[in-house]
Amino acid sequence: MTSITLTRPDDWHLHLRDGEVLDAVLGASARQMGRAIIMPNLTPPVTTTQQALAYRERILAALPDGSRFEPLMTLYLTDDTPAAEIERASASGLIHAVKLYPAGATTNSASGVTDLAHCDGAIAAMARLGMPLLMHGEVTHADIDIFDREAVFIETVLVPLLERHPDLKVVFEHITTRQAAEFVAKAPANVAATITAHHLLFNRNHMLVGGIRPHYYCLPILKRERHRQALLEAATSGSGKFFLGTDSAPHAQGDKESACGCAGAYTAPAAIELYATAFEQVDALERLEGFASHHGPDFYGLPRNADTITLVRDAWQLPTSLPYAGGRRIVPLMAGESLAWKFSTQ
Ligand SMILES: NC(=O)N[C@@H](CC(=O)O)C(=O)O
Ligand SMILES: [Zn+2]
Ligand SMILES: [Zn+2]
Repeated sequence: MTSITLTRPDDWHLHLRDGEVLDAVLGASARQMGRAIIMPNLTPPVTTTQQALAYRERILAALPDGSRFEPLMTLYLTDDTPAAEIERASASGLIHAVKLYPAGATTNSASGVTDLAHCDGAIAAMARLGMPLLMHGEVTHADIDIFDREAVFIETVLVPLLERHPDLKVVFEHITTRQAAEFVAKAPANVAATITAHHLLFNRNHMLVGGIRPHYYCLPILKRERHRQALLEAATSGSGKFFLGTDSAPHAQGDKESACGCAGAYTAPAAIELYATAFEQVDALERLEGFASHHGPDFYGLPRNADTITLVRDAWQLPTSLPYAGGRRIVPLMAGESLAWKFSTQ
């Protein structure tokens, strides 16, 4: 195969940040993706409809001329989010989901939820309105090993939540384990998952063998090879429950290459190429379109994109770094390495 044409993909999990960083990173996603679910973990977090709509305007204003990229906004759930805020968000027609960050789980999660019991009113409203809850699915207790935090989340948070709210639409974001892939595959149709390209391509050895590689450090942390295999199997299974969410999470080079480096992989500049690389590893390129372009809008109840993109087999090298805010640089995942597939603007 020398080229693949597919319905334009969407990114169902994307960090665009704000201000100068937004200006630096938005074009990379807008070039490839039709739409993206925009993560609300800004400082301060996007907790109200009004804040989300204002953030949406800033994203639209930062778009390259002629771009038709559509930001799908989200709210950041807190212990105090009232049901009325969920109703306002739903009525806006521009806010498509609510995001659960367990307090302390990841970047800018300090205002996250301490106990889902506090959120029952908001979650009941979401279930009633068909508003999906997107979850960073990791527990945060100090006594739970970082490699076990996702599996423990399923048993201690997700299962009880679905018992209380069986109709709630849930997206288990950036899944990283066999346990999560199996749980979602067996769950009812209202439960889905996003999978990143980096969790399909890499295991924890890539991050830790032969030197510590901070650009592979993200949350949830890369796991063992057998988990990567399970994710690849899920992503290429053809099941509508699994779809593309890059979790492209930009941090300045110096904040990653540090004694206490930030979590997050910047994958937007080669997002679809990275997924194509992973799918090709298991000879499943014919399943890429479903995963990247069909399953997400079908789950969210949105139309599929009407236009297409093309990937050509034309090896190219990712830049070693790219311009970022404030004169700094950002290092994309696989910087300086070669990819076999190239996004073509046609
Ligand atoms: N994935 C990450 O490692 N980081 C994300 C937050 C998140 O998605 O958990 C970020 O905002 O930097
Ligand atoms: Zn997360
Ligand atoms: Zn994320």
